[in-house]
Amino acid sequence: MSKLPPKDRLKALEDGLTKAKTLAEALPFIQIYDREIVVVKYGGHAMGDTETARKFAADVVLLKLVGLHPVVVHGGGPQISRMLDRAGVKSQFVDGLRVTDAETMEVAEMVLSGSVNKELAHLITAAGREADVRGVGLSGKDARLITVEKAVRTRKDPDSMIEQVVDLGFVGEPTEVDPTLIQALINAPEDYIPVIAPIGVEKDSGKTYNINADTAAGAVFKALNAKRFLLLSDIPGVLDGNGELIEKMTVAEARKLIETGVATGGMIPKLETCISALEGNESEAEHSEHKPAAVILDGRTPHVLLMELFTEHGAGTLIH
Ligand SMILES: Nc1ncnc2c1ncn2[C@@H]1O[C@H](COP(=O)(O)OP(=O)(O)O)[C@@H](O)[C@H]1O
Ligand SMILES: CC(=O)N[C@@H](CCC(=O)OP(=O)(O)O)C(=O)O
Repeated sequence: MSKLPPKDRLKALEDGLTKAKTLAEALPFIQIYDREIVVVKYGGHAMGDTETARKFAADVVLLKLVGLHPVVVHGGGPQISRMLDRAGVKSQFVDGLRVTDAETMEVAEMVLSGSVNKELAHLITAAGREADVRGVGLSGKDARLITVEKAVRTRKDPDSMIEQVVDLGFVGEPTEVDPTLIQALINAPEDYIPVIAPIGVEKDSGKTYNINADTAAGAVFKALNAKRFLLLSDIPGVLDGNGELIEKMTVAEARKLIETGVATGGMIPKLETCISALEGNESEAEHSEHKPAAVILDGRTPHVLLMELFTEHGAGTLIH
């Protein structure tokens, strides 16, 4: 039998006590979220290397095992861009949305539904093996999950200042989310964690459309009436005009950031999504002690999900 020297034994006891305290302090938060749905948008930038994604998967499994119902909607923008580069296909973004022609759509679906989705579902299943928690990889094309219409964006012509329609190709805006399958997975006696790729079907044509992952996640959040919407990116949160982190803001303040041009590029669909996801929840929020809210976080920070949900400090930018 090995015996630690008294000094090391004291240190081990102190370490154990600190960990036990942290767990005990999480109890009120675990109760707030007990059996609540939490939608996590996992961005392509946040994924980083496999080790980062593995840690994320382990945290998602932990959420499930302490009684929450995590639903993951993932991106994969940088991964799509890399594959397009390899194929020699040029890509262009308008207000954070990738202009998607037929060839780009094919590559985007291959990367999102094929490699990223299956890898994440696998990492979650592997992380949850001991307790039989399983990741289930889906896209918006499965079981009528996400129906879209063609997205329309306009832009002012710099010379004439006339508003012109920009054709984004196969970029979709969710019009309907049918949560039946996700609810069946959540309510199943087994521990399934849905992992959703942001691909949808256009109602009339039946064609496949590319959806910005923030937008897809926001639509899923709304349809599931979820408690928290966590968006994991590669920034500490939303920054103000001076580059300082905004810890908390209202929907109106978020709208102002877009109007004043402080939020640009990929931050535009992110904030638009949070605004529209929370707007529908306003009446319910008034009567709820713990209002539905969205949080934009740095997904590269280890255990950022746990910090946000189970500690008083939170992380990133909370939009309420
Ligand atoms: N006000 C802002 N605060 C923070 N990031 C901003 C802001 N305006 C624009 N951005 C840009 O938005 C990016 C996040 O959006 P995006 O790249 O689409 O993330 P993801 O791929 O994780 O969805 C940041 O990396 C940053 O370059
Ligand atoms: C229409 C549109 O822009 N679709 C995105 C879908 C992936 C995505 O949004 O991924 P991130 O969350 O990692 O940025 C794209 O093609 O890049």
